[in-house]
Amino acid sequence: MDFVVRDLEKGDFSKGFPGILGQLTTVGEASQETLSDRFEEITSSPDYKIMVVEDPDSNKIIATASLLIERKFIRSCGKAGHIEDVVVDQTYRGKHLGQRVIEALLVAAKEAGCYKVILDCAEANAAFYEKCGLTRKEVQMVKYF
Ligand SMILES: CC(=O)SCCNC(=O)CCNC(=O)[C@H](O)C(C)(C)COP(=O)(O)OP(=O)(O)OC[C@H]1O[C@@H](n2cnc3c(N)ncnc32)[C@H](O)[C@@H]1OP(=O)(O)O
Repeated sequence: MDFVVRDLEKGDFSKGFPGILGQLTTVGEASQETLSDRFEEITSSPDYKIMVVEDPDSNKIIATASLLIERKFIRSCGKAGHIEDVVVDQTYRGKHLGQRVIEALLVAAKEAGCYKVILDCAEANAAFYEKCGLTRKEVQMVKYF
């Protein structure tokens, strides 16, 4: 099967993109207008990249991951990439689709001039990210509002 990793398109919202995110966390309610405004906001920024994988047989979105590029003053006004919202449809896991999306985002981060890429994950997913070439560093902390 020839699965293509590509940028998120507006039409992906009717191809199961929100459902895929729902396998990661709570997507919540949002009107079509709100979703559309957020899509424009994200896709018009050079600092966001959301990638998806579409199954060409079913035309369903089966995986996604996001890259946020943080512009810094340190490191000679360098940039750091943050990988977020990584998920593969449960019936497609174990086919290296997650790895392919992460590798595509790593290439994008490097091309954008990032000096590093970081992410937070559960202990259970650490081995997956190690397979993608990342290494453990420091601890994750959070405060929800
Ligand atoms: C920053 C974040 O967003 S963290 C949130 C991560 N997402 C989730 O937890 C959502 C639920 N999980 C998933 O969607 C998927 O299981 C993912 C994204 C973690 C992995 O995607 P998959 O497509 O199944 O992984 P993929 O097939 O690319 O695995 C690549 C390699 O990592 C290994 N691997 C994958 N998951 C795990 C795991 N949890 N533990 C150990 N090894 C793993 C695979 O066996 C494979 O190894 P191989 O090269 O030796 O064959």
